[in-house]
Amino acid sequence: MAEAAKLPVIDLSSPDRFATANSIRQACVEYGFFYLVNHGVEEELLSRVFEESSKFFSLPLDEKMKLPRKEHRGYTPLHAENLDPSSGSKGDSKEGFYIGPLEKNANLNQWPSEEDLPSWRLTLEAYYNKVMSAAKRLVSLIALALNLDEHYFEKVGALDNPQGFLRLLHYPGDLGNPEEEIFGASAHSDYGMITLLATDGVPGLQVCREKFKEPRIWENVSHMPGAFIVNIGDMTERWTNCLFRSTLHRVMPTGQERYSLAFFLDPNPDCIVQCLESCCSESFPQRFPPICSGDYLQERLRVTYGSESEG
Ligand SMILES: O=C(O)CCC(=O)C(=O)O
Ligand SMILES: [Fe+2]
Repeated sequence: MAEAAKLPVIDLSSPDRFATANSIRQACVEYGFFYLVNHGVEEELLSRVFEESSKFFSLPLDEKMKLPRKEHRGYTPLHAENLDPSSGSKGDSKEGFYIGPLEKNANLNQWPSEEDLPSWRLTLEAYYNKVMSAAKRLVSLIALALNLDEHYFEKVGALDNPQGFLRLLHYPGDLGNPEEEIFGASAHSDYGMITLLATDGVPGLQVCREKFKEPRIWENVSHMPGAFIVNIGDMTERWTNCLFRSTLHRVMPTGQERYSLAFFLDPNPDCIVQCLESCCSESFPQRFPPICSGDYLQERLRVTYGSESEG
């Protein structure tokens, strides 16, 4: 039986920003995961989003398949991806729906028909905007936590055109049969800057703090009502030269149906992610070459979703 992870709790609205930044630093160095409270997204809105999500996933498969993932927006059916190709499983037992940036001009999002789901788009757009603004507030505290100016990431242009992707997830919870290993989401780390996750109270999420140690030790992440579970992604791990960890995590099936909402914040596609000065020294040299954020993400998505060229 996995133990419970004791993740730190960060208060986004605390007036003591330096103390909060310090706690964030400690949380990111030790766990790469923490709870975020007082983030400004009301529980009432969160529960409406979960309701809309459940309505969408209850539509017949052929309705959902009318909105297949294109330009990284839309529906991904069960077993469409395998986050850990080394696991040899037939693909993760989850279905999802991606919503990308709500740009006025180039909005590539796909929406279910208003006839089927009349309040869907408005509810999801409201949630997207609120979670994006919480994520941006958190990024400025992360800058402080790295001994940088709190506007550092804005100043280097990372947030001029941030790539926020909201993903609704539905896990049927099936346990498979004894011969086949099945995961809700197999072991992975997230690709981008940070992820803000809302869960519905059904267990399943686990983290592994030491990704290079065998055997892997998994700890359960409990649901905290109203809080986001935040984790550092690989791009921040690169930016910080591994000072902040992008922690391995997975979702185990429990036999219970489960819903979650993951918001992935990635920088501007043309932002160059390069080791921060505050994170390297002569005795701790830069570990990764600079990369262009958009190219890096495209490549990670290509590996996850197979050889299709669009991300
Ligand atoms: O559903 C969850 O709790 C986690 C989802 C996740 O890790 C992901 O989509 O990257
Ligand atoms: Fe993840």
